[in-house]
Amino acid sequence: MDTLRITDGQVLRPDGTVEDADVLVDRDEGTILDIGSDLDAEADETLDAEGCLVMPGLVNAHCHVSMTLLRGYADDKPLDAWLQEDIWPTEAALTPDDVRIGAELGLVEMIKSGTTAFADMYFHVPEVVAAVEKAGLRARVGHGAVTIGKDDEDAWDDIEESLDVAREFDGAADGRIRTAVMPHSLTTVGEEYLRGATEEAHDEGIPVHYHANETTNEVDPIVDERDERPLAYAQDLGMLTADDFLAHGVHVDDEEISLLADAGTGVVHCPASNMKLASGMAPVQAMLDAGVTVGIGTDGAASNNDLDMFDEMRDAAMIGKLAADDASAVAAPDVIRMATAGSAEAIGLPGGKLEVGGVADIAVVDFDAPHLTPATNLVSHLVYATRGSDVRHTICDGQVLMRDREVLTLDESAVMDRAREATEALHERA
Ligand SMILES: CSC[C@H]1O[C@@H](n2cnc3c(O)ncnc32)[C@H](O)[C@@H]1O
Ligand SMILES: [Zn+2]
Repeated sequence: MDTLRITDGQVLRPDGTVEDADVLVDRDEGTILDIGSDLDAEADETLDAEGCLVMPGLVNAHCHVSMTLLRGYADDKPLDAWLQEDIWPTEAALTPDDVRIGAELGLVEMIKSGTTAFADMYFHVPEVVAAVEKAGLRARVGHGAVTIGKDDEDAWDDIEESLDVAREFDGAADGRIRTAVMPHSLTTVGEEYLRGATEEAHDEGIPVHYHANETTNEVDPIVDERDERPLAYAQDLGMLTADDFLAHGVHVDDEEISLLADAGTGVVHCPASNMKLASGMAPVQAMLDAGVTVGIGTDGAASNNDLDMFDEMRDAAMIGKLAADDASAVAAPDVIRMATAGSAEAIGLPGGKLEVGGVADIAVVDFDAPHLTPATNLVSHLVYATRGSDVRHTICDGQVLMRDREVLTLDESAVMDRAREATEALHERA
């Protein structure tokens, strides 16, 4: 058996406690063999974690990873104008190569900030799959289908592409890649297409992922036309099952929160995107209190503008308190749970917990830094003070993706060079 040992660190356990322990990993199986302070097994490779916290890899539960190429483009606009005036026209000029390069750039950024798994909605998905396979992360990917402005044939073609991609790539990268059918949102995809895509996906055991209740502009037209709330509409369409997950859930009322809790549908909270686009404040504490599975995502880099889940945790805690008008709301332990186990559960991937027999998806965070001193309350520091750049090692599926801040699976500087060139060419074309 090929083994990896993470030595001399403190380990964050699923119940939120921290203990001095080593972690022994079976690299053949990609799982955790043992956690303890008195392990006597020798390992084939060791990773030093002295002065570090060994924690579950972060799970970015909603992203458009290739949008890293659009970072800093079209800032300071609300969602509809941002998408329609800037983002969609530019995305129309993206080539498959651009999507691959943008994905690799985003994956380097994720690895460097301790993210080991993510959910991604985009197009040219085979390119995203290839990038994930090479980078070594875990992902649930899908083709985002939009039907507004299309004739019936084009609309169904887009839906079919989403279904085909989900069928073709499920289980890719030795099982690290899973898929979902991804209609973009309840307002950008027509009713018959939402119903058809969902029925077909569920018949084949494929989950559905979509944007919902992000802005009032996504709620009001549905209420006006149908006299029902968006998530009641989603339920009618069969889109609220325990396997499905939606992004945002900002403007949800109490009845919608109950629907989510009863159905077991995951909600991915994207605090930075919600603040930057001024979409609103999600009632995260109310959703947690009701028993909704809540994860955390960055959304794309054009509405964030980074993919650092430590930033996202801090944002989630801050805006969660404001939204609840209560400083005790969305406390640090809850935020960590959302960004790890909550996200993993919402998107239906393993991980988010360090436990024997579980997947070895791990981030090792170095606390030997002025902004993390004194290291008296590591759980607090993770949410309120840590940055992605404090991550020292990243491991996914038992494989070391970053050792001592050197990314091993992708060539960081070559990826950055290619991203600069691709972006320049894109803006000349678009
Ligand atoms: C059709 S692929 C996915 C699609 O979603 C767009 N997008 C990025 N961020 C958001 C957001 O916050 N709400 C809705 N849509 C978003 C992205 O640009 C792609 O076009
Ligand atoms: Zn999104």
